[in-house]
Amino acid sequence: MAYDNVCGERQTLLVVANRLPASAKRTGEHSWSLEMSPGGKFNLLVEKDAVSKSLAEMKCIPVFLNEVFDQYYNGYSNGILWPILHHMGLPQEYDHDTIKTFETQYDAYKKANRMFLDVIKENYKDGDIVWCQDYHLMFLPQYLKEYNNKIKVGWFLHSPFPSSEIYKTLPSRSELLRSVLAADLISFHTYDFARHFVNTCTRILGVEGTQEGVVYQGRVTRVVVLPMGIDPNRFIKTCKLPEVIQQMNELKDRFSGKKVILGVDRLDMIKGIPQKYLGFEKFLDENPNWRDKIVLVQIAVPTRNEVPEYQKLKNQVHRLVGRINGRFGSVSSLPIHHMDCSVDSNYLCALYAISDVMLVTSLRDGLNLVSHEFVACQEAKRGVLILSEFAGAGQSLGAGALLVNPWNVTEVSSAIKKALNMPYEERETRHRVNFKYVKTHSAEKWGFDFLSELNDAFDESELQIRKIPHELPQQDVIQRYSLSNNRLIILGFYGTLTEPRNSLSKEMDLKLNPELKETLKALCNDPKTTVVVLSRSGKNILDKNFGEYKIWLAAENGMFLKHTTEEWVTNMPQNMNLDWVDGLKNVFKYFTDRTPRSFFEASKTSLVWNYEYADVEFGRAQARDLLQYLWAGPISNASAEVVRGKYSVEVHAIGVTKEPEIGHILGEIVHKKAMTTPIDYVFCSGYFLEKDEDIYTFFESEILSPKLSHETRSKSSSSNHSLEKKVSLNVLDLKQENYFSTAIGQARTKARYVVDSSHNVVNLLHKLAVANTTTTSVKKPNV
Ligand SMILES: O=P(O)(O)OC[C@H]1O[C@H](O[C@H]2O[C@H](CO)[C@@H](O)[C@H](O)[C@H]2O)[C@H](O)[C@@H](O)[C@@H]1O
Ligand SMILES: O=c1ccn([C@@H]2O[C@H](COP(=O)(O)OP(=O)(O)O)[C@@H](O)[C@H]2O)c(=O)[nH]1
Repeated sequence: MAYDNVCGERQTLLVVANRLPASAKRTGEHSWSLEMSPGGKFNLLVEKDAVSKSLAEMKCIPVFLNEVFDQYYNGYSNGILWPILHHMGLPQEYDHDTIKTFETQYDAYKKANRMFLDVIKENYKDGDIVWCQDYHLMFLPQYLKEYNNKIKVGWFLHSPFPSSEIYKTLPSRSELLRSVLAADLISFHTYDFARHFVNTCTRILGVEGTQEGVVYQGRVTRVVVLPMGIDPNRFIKTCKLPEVIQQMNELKDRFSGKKVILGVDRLDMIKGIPQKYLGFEKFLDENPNWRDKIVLVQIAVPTRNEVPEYQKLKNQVHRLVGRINGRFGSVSSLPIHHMDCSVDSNYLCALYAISDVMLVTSLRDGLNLVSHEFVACQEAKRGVLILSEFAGAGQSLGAGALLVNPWNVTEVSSAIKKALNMPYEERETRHRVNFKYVKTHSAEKWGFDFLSELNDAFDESELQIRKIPHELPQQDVIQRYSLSNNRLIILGFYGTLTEPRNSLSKEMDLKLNPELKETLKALCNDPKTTVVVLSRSGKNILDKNFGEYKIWLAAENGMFLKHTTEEWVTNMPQNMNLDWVDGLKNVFKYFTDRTPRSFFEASKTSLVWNYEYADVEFGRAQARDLLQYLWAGPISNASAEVVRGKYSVEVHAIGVTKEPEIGHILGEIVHKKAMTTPIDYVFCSGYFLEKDEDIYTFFESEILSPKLSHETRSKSSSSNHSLEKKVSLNVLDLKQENYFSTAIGQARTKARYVVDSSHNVVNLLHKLAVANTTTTSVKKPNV
């Protein structure tokens, strides 16, 4: 499909959906006639060539899913995802066999998504837009970006997105979320669905949600609210067709003397048809005067007949119709006209136009187009729309409709009464409001808005990507390491060398990643390599974790330094006032006790409260409270500084940051090791706070205008446990290409390179250890 964007440029749009917008009719042995239709569906296993040919004329390309279709569509899409998305939970029969079935269905779902990708690959040209529709295609955004990350990818969810409490029961929850987050733009019908989605991402993936969307892999995936619409003019015109007017007249005659309430729904659990009948039954019960003056016409379009839950629903609904018609019917009239069928679009418009009330009782519904269509057809009659507050349309048409909670039969019954008795003026006013909305929020506008948002989101994301530091060039890091004579490796501890996320012990103790043991030993034993752990953590923690290695430890951001074979020396100014530390410990303990899975660490010069493993929303709210408390004054006279991290609140003595200390540390190391050759290679990596990232630029400025290369001023003396000495030698001889600063999991950083997680650093360290010619046996860590 061709599309002219806001700049007037022609772009090709590939709309990818589970359902083709056409219905097929066999017209000969090998020929098919196809008609555009909103709810079109046909069996794609029929003659492929004939169907493809006819579809090509309508600019449609089929995807032949063949044997995966049933498991993908009836199985995973409609048996698992549909109920979860509509707050109905996972199927209850859970045993060995059903789990096996779910796994097969999930595999079929992924396979079907790949088959869509294959067809897109055959048709995609540079610059085209790919718009993925609905829950059937949640893997497609990721597959598309893996194939070519320059494709503009959008994803629209037509159904609701559930609360995270429901979504998190889904076994494949993270994989699916990550996959849709690969899109440039994600959109929903309502703000509530968008809010649920962003919350779910923050809670399940631990990513950051912002005003614009979700921060994922160093860029923002934009999330917007764009409710779909209909083509109002098509309905308005249809109502004026002579054959439709004829049908209207027939219907009016058929129901003469009666008010008509209309229901048009697929026979789906989400549509609340039993609730509609129960509300109607209550109305008939309580309003005997209306019994022979009213009829409820319900078109119950058959759907997903292969799914067992839908078969059960049909039986339940039929029982209810039988009971109510049995109770209130007579020889000449039946209160409910229930039809298990679909009707053609002309007849549907005639029904919409002659009805007095439209009754929509969805228990949960993405939007509900039927309510828009009813409004479009009511220009003459000004009928009343009773609309479930749980349908997405409730947000847009709520102003003119009577909103109901379909679970509350009394409310439904009262709304029916109110609608039937509503004076013309009120009906007119309500209709005007809704008609205006339906006219101005058309499907065309929806499509146009989505595409301009997508173009915009893509351009912005390209800019973000350009600002993102480069991926670490592993081979280069290793090769240059092998060729260097005096290498320095500076590593953070928390989030760099600690055990990976989710495997922290109950006590939240910070522990060295066991995968690193052999690797670290090999690196530290190499005479050409100096390894420094530069951490905000205190001396005890570093001693506990690194005691067995020949390594340099810089605790409290460099305030204390030692080689593990020696004693700690301090670089702390003598008159530093640290009285506030003890005073604040109770405050940090208070927040830790009240925030499950948060922890705090106190050292001599700082306190840190960390909520990275707690519920993110709750953690953030608690962090705000803690900050407010701290800003209110307890440290206003102390020389301490409050810093907010991504998932932490830290108070530290002013000046205690990594960068100012690194010069002293280097001087001390050079002196102690009695280095004779300058350092010619630096690998520096950490999960640092922004304020500590100056350590990366420290080396950049050393490369540009070397200061340390002639004389390092350092306070150094191990005898009195404080650093106080001048070091005169060439400390650094660092070339641009031998410096590798690497931030972990940061979108914005002062480092030259980024890696996704500490796994990458662990992996790299292992490779450096192996590249080290003097070491013979290093076991490969399992990362
Ligand atoms: O019949 P299916 O292929 O199983 O799919 C069900 C329907 O899905 C789509 O409906 C949803 O989208 C509507 C428009 O955004 C929205 O109003 C509704 O609330 C959703 O359930 C599709 O548009 C229908 O044709 C399908 O029947
Ligand atoms: O006999 C029928 C009844 C309904 N529809 C169409 O099916 C769509 C139903 O959309 P809605 O958003 O209300 O619910 P969904 O079925 O998509 O969940 C509407 O466009 C109706 O015009 C139809 O084509 N034939």
